[in-house]
Amino acid sequence: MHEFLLQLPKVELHLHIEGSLEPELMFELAKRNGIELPYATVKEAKAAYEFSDLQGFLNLYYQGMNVLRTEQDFYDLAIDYFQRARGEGVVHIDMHFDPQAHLQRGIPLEVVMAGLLRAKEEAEASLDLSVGMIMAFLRDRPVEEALRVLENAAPYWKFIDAIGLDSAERDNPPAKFQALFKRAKEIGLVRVAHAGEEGPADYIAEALDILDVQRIDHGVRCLESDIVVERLRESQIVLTVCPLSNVSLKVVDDLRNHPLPQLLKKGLKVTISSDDPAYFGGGLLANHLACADALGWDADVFRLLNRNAIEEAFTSDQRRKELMHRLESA
Ligand SMILES: Nc1ncnc2[nH]cnc12
Ligand SMILES: [Zn+2]
Repeated sequence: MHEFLLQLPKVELHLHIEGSLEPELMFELAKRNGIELPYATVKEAKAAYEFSDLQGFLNLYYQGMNVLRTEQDFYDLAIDYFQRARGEGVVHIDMHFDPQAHLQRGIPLEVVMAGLLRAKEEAEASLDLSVGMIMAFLRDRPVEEALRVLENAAPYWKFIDAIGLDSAERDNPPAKFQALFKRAKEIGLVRVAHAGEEGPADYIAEALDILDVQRIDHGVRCLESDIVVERLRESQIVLTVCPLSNVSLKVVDDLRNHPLPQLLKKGLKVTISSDDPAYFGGGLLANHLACADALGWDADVFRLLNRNAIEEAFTSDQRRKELMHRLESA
């Protein structure tokens, strides 16, 4: 199964590029930028990656990205992950990035975009890896700030495939961002949102009704509402489920008890992704291998998950056709 999963062309729709910052690169960038880290060694940093919930993780995630200062840093961050992912048989990545987390630290959007777009161009030109861009907004910050950031990003709208909504879900319902998502729709941007990770199934319905999203990131708590499950089944809205993330953040107690088999059985359009691979124990291949071990899935299940992801990926029709062909002959 390992060999099969390694060579299977894999697609991930849910990856926070700042969450791909491995401790080794964090130390390198800290040194380059003269920044002191709260850890003495890479080993110490890794030992700190034990989380009891989403907020506990977010605290370290925002702290870790403090080493990202220059265009070169953002380029290095992204190309490092792209190269690793390609080595694991990943052929497409839809990448979230968090402008507000950088703006707050005084890093201009131009710096972030220039580095990430340079890495994307290089991946597409020479790595046989296509990359989608999701500009994500932090739901634990005010909607007015998000609206300002979206307007100021006007020169980059043409490079963005969608806007997203992430960060602390509890007590930050989708409805809080109604005006932002309305504006994104006016601009002609596709919309996606994290919902039903730590928040209730109602948040999934709200994201569909009020934010008019075409994708739900996570969505595992949909199983708490038959009505929401039926809506997702009928509409075939894709769920970007992140198995190792869910275990790390205690959304599920053990991968063997993950709701993924139930979601599939109910006929939902499911995909798997790595979310924040540097913090949750590995990238897309590691997620595939862990599911094979814990859930006993065969090749057909993994083909289905990646077929779903290819159908929904932010890429050209030509690339989609090519990836589908490669998947079917794997
Ligand atoms: N799993 C996650 N949930 C919400 N916001 C995030 N930002 C980065 N990873 C996240
Ligand atoms: Zn996420």
